[in-house]
Amino acid sequence: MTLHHRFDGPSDAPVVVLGPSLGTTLDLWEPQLPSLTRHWRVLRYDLPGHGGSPTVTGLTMEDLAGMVLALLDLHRLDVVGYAGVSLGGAVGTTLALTAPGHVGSLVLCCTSARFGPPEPWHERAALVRREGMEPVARAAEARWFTPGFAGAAPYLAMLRGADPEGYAACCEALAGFDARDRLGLVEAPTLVIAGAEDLATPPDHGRALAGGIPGAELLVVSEAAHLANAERPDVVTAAVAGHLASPWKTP
Ligand SMILES: O=C(O)CC1=CCC(=O)O1
Repeated sequence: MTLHHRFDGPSDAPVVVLGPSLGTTLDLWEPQLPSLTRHWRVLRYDLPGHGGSPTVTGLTMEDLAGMVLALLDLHRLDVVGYAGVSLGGAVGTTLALTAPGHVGSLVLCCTSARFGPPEPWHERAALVRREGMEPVARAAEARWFTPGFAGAAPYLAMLRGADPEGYAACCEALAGFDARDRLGLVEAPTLVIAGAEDLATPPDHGRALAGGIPGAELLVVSEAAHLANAERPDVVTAAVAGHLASPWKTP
């Protein structure tokens, strides 16, 4: 199975891979695209059961990182930058741990080394299998954005478009994920970004990531909840571009 993916930007530029969060598609990164494609070839992918990727059942975070690694192999990409939001960030952490030679630079946005205890994720998986995406979609706006954010509609549409079985499998990957005792092994220069008002992965999760990954820097973005790159694109785009540029020069 190959994840649905697309490239944007100059074909001879260094590659940065952008990973989406649970319930979103590769379009999550649309606000960053005009800026990032000035200097990078951007590779975006859809999670299984999201956007254009087929559903896969029985997923672990290592499986998801393996699927991204397979994309790198498919396109003969050696060292890439990687930025991911939430579940996409956990995929990046796992990729940096399992294939360190491939990850030249890492941005972990609104994510965690452990997304809480497994039970609520298994309950959410059971809910969508039973009732479809609507109950989760109704609750998502308050989880993803600060009150009054006017741009939520396209992101909620991505969530409503997810396949319940694929979404449930991604919940199960989150349930089984715990990288807390391996953070010290991440070699890639890392920037951690947290939304100051994120209830799903609060700033303490970002602090724990940045505290555990050697040399990692932390940026807490004000007036932003879980999808900080959508809510504060100005700040997040500049931070991602700035971090990727410093340790990872154009050949
Ligand atoms: O939708 C949520 O509950 C927030 C979230 C947790 C992991 C992820 O990717 O999104």
